[in-house]
Amino acid sequence: MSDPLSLVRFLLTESSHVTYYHLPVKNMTSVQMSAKDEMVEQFLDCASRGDLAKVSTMISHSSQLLNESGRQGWTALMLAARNGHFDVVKALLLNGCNKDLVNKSGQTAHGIAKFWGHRHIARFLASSGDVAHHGILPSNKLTENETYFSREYLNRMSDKRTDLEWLSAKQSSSETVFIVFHNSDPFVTAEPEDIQPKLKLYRFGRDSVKEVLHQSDTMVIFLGVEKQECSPSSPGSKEDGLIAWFALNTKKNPTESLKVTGSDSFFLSGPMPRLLMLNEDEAGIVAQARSVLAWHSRYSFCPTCGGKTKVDEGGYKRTCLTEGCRSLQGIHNTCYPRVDPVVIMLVLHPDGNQCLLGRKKAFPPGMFSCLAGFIEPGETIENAVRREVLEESGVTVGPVQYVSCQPWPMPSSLMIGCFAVATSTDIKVDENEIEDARWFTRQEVIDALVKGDQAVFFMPPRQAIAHYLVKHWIGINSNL
Ligand SMILES: NC(=O)C1=CN([C@@H]2O[C@H](COP(=O)(O)OP(=O)(O)OC[C@H]3O[C@@H](n4cnc5c(N)ncnc54)[C@H](OP(=O)(O)O)[C@@H]3O)[C@@H](O)[C@H]2O)C=CC1
Ligand SMILES: [Mg+2]
Ligand SMILES: [Mg+2]
Ligand SMILES: [Mg+2]
Ligand SMILES: [Zn+2]
Repeated sequence: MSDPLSLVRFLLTESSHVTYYHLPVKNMTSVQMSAKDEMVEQFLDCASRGDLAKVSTMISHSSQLLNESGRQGWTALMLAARNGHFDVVKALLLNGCNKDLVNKSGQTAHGIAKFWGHRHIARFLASSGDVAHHGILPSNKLTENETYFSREYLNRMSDKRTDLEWLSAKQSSSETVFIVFHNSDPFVTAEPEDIQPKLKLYRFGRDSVKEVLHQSDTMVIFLGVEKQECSPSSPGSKEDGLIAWFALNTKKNPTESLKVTGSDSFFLSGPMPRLLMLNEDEAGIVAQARSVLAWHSRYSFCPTCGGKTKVDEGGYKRTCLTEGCRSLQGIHNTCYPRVDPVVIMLVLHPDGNQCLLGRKKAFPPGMFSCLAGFIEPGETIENAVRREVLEESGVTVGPVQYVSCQPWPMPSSLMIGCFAVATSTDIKVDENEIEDARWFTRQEVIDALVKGDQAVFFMPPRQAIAHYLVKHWIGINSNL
């Protein structure tokens, strides 16, 4: 026995493969323990016994259990590692538990697995920075800003929104770019060189929008300044060299008052699917402007007292004009443009080879997409995913993994894209929201992406995050 670790193990006990049961932290009867303590104790006990089904169910009800500890600071991961329960270790990590926590003796789960000779678990814990590769969920390594509407062409410079002098100087500058909307539809021009028509925002100069800018019903929004390097301003000059962008919106069609050169320019009436024809760089600008404009058009009066409001902060705030209105004290999100978070999820079958897609009645015939739903007040992303999937399809969900997000300016959603692993597979559709939901195999999904109309079903276009999620699942996990 030359290895000192083996000797210590031998001297301590010869029971390295005998289960080390979890003992409750406090010497209390269950009556004295709080409901939460009791749940933690039960969770730790299940992990120490290797009861995977119970551990998974408990996590799906309360992911906060993952990092709870009991006697001597032992977490569920440490107990599962101690007793060689590989499945439980894997499930805990897949659900995002912290593997770096230490118990009161300063041991991590990895140290514990190594000490007790569970080499496969120790190896797994050592390499599990990339734990997703070992399971159903694809790797989460993504570059940012990959979704349509998410590219940030401008620097928003929010500190300038309250600098009235700067804003006014920029509105008079010949360098400034104005984009024009009519009832939230952007004025665009076709890019002739493209085979697939791509639309570009028509960039107006100060003189071409003079009339529109000064009309009383025109809404003016400061969008930001161009990010690219600009010529440095000369010392002492008032000009800072920053190229500012403003969005103008009118209720009446302003075409006659605008100075437009060239043909093939028009208001892009939409929103869907025509907004998806914008070039990728500018789609993010339209998302920003359109959501703020939509908010102004829906919130003309103070939502707290019904009084009149004035537009402040470069179009990013509406301040109530009624003296003493509650919206003028404390934090009031009614004063600012709204963003509505929506979860959108690709639910993966426990066999790792199928995904759940559904269709709303309003979808074109044959189209299936990821399930989605608004996050409700006081709800986490994970819980919203579980609730919406259960409501719409009757399927229960365990692990949830965030993938990417997408501003969706119809009118102001933020789509939060996730993968989710199902813990049940029977489908019971909520017919109010969804017409049909089905498990599709990896091959059927590949066909839908590759063959388009020729396949059993088709997916939303590549600009939608639903398409992106499906493609990401296929790409990373494919065994083609
Ligand atoms: N980019 C993409 O790939 C996709 C984008 N989406 C977008 O996601 C959004 C939400 O998806 P959806 O499946 O419809 O959502 P839900 O499953 O939550 O159902 C929508 C219903 O919820 C109600 N609702 C509307 N606004 C809110 C809100 N702020 N909070 C709570 N409930 C609300 C509405 O009911 P009522 O009208 O009866 O009041 C609406 O019909 C849609 O705007 C859709 O355009 C959806 C799928 C794909
Ligand atoms: Mg729903
Ligand atoms: Mg829905
Ligand atoms: Mg809902
Ligand atoms: Zn008010």
